[in-house]
Amino acid sequence: KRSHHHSVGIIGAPFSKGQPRDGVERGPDLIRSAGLVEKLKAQGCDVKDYGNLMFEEFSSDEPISRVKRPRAVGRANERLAGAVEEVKKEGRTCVMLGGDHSLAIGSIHGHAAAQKDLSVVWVDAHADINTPLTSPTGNVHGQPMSYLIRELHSKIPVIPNFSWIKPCVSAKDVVYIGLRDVDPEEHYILKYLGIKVFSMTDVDHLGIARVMEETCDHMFSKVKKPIHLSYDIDALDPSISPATGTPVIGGLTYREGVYVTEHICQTGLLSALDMVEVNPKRGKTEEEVRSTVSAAVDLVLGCFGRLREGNHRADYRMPEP
Ligand SMILES: CC(C)[C@H](N)C(=O)N[C@H]1CN[C@H](C(=O)O)[C@@H]1CCC[B-](O)(O)O
Ligand SMILES: [Mn+2]
Ligand SMILES: [Mn+2]
Ligand SMILES: [Mn+2]
Repeated sequence: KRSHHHSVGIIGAPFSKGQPRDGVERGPDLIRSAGLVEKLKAQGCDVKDYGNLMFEEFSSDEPISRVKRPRAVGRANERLAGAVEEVKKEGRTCVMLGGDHSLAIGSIHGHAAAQKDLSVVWVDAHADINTPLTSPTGNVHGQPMSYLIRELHSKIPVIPNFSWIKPCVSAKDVVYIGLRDVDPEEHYILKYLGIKVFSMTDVDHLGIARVMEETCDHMFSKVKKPIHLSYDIDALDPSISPATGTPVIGGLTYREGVYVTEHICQTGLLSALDMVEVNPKRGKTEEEVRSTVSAAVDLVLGCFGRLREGNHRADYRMPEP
């Protein structure tokens, strides 16, 4: 069992304009107030909290090429990309607390600016790979991967506020886990690009342990690259994490969700993590919000060495009588 020291940099991204539901901008502070920083330190991590980013407001932000709120989304991700690159340059594993999943544009872009070639593990009920022209809603949180994947570049219309985005991920370096609500156009794109997908059918068929083994086999088939884990809390079953914008039944159990993080952690290659789409306003009760936030915290802790068997500090010695 590898025991490695974890150096963590936390960025709060209180942003909601990639989708229409208020509340998701409160995710970062809710996750912090559930004790994330203290718990990471207690399990031996060196943690630096860079605070919350401030995002530019736009009084008018009309759609462009059917993309909704393009100015706010474009600018927020440009700012996030710079912040993530800074954290990586300080040698820390970057934890981006969302905010909606459009933020993966900036998070992955900034990560790639510092680390060049990446593997992306996308844990989500959804593929989030609609182009502006295939999107059924125009909401960018359903589109982030389309701007990032090199093989889709020719399918993306010019959007002024997105012109800073250079595709930085190859289709072969992407693995999806947890898919169960994929738009037809997205399904075509996934097949057309031959992207590795473990849907909930595969999770049922193979079991999560085999899914993770095959995920790593796929990622490491050639050269081992730093891993960007983009975790949408709606990957988990709504019985665990109901307080989210687009819940879909039949999701990962808490145990499966945590197993994903434990397995990624033991590779020693985790280089950046997104934890997104926690929305307190989508919880019907306080308990639903608490459960969702608590699951998000536990998933992050699993990424940084927390084991269900227990942990102890390397320097611990038993008290002597
Ligand atoms: C649009 C509704 C009716 C549908 N059940 C739903 O949620 N669909 C997903 C799939 N494609 C949609 C889109 O592109 O707008 C939605 C994006 C979800 C983004 B995510 O970050 O939460 O993963
Ligand atoms: Mn989702
Ligand atoms: Mn998502
Ligand atoms: Mn979501």
